[in-house]
Amino acid sequence: MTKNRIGVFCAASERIDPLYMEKAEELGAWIGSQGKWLVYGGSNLGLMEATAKAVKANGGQVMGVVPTLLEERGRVSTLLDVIFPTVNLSDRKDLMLQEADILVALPGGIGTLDEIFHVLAADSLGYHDKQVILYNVDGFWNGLLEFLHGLEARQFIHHPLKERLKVADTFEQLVSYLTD
Ligand SMILES: Nc1ncnc2c1ncn2[C@@H]1O[C@H](COP(=O)(O)O)[C@@H](O)[C@H]1O
Repeated sequence: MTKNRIGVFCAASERIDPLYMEKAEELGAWIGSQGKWLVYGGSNLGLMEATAKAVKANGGQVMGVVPTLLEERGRVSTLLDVIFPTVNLSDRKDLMLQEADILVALPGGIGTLDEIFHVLAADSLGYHDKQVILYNVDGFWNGLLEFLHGLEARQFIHHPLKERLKVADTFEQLVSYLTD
């Protein structure tokens, strides 16, 4: 399967460790250099803007999936090649999933967690078969992974987690998931 449209979930916060910005930029630069599309939240904040800037600077294109509320608040990036307006957060998640070939979660907060679980829950019911990759920068997702593996061990998860939820501990590993 071709993976030309890379969906990225990531933090809106600007107050995070610069390491996360660097890793977002590295991913964005790779997406751009491969001539791929970034499909993301389309905001001018945090890791979202850092990723989009690097994509554009390296020859890629960006599609922002933006709820009208965020548009009204002036939170839309000026970098977007395509803007996909949505009514609310729910249809935004559906559209991001629909438009992306594969999904990557960079470090993030509640919004990012919501997006990850949307993809996993829809997959567990058979709505799609797209992978989500946790980019485990500096062990960022270890706590979540421990919790999920505990759920799996106690039979709360229906399908083997490792089939759909991939974990990339390094940039090289992430790129291999995006290219394999
Ligand atoms: N202000 C926002 N603008 C655009 N997209 C947003 C915004 N806040 C959340 N999102 C979506 O959720 C994640 C980021 O949320 P965090 O709580 O910071 O993790 C991002 O992937 C957006 O799609």
